[in-house]
Amino acid sequence: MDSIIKIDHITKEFKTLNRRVGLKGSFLDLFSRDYKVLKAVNDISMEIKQGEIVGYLGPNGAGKSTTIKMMTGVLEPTCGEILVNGRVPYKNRAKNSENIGVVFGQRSQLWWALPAIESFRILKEIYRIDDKTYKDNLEYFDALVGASDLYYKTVRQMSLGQRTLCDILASFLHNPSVVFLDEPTIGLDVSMKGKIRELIKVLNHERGTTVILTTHDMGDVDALCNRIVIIDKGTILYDNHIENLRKYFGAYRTIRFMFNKHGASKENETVENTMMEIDTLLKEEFSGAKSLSVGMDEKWIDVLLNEDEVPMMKIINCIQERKKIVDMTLQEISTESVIKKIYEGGLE
Ligand SMILES: Nc1ncnc2c1ncn2[C@@H]1O[C@H](COP(=O)(O)OP(=O)(O)OP(=O)(O)O)[C@@H](O)[C@H]1O
Repeated sequence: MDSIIKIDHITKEFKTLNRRVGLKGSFLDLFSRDYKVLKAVNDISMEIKQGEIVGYLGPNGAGKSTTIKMMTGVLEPTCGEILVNGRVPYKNRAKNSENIGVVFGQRSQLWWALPAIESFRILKEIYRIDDKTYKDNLEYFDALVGASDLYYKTVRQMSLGQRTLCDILASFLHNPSVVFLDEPTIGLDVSMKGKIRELIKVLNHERGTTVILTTHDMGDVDALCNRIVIIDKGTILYDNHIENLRKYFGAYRTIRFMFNKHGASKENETVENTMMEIDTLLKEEFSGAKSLSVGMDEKWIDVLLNEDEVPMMKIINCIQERKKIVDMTLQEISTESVIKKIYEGGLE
């Protein structure tokens, strides 16, 4: 299958002023400009094929938005080449935008004071969508998510979930070949997240639309992405199938412990206290096990371990000797833990 996006050794530098403090400093800044250069994206390369859903992940400030801005033509790379649909995005912004859709989770592209259908009509004119495609798409969206109930609602009166749904539909209205979704499920409840994920999945599957998804929500990644690209400090740390990544961490397990129905190990203790107690205990007993970490989720205390470093039974015995365990389950490592491990340097 052909690549729809080709990124070849791109770097993006931002030059920012090293500001001096105080009134005198501001005055001096007017005459002598002392700049520092930040490489937001540092020599990255990747190819994305038609129809893929790629999770573009990384901690805050990693360089995700800067990459997306270069792919959409908003920013020009400092060096390197980028092609989207065979075009250089920043040189052909208008032409490029005919083939892409963009959704920023917290900013709407719909007109606030108008019903969604009016925004769709304006987009029809902007993208020169022919009458048949426009009509077919509105019917198709209605069949998918019952969207016609929302078409005549003013955007201002919509819930965040309804607005996000309409924003996603608007980004697919002109049948783009690539859609960039930035945090599409941020702030939504569980059921709306599920609906939005299903919608993205169906649109990708039935239309063959390539989706580039940036998100901090591992539920989005699990539900949608086969391939993930992880960036940190402007450099790509990982680019492969998510399953391969899980295999890399194949010896990792999470053991979940519950100590009583409130989660804590003693009646007048909080779950957080129990978690800290377990954390200190395990750090003392297994000081050589670098990957050992303790977390909590409601009433459960989670111990993540690498069996190549410390056998699971040793951990269980160590805890059992000191605390009464009322329930225990074993889980494979979650996507969230895998990504966290990589952010922490787990692939080095
Ligand atoms: N216009 C700009 N001028 C100067 N520095 C910038 C500019 N835009 C981004 N940066 C810096 O570049 C780095 C990467 O920022 P970017 O917005 O790409 O990160 P991100 O991965 O999208 O983060 P987040 O998840 O928080 O949105 C950050 O250090 C940021 O402060």
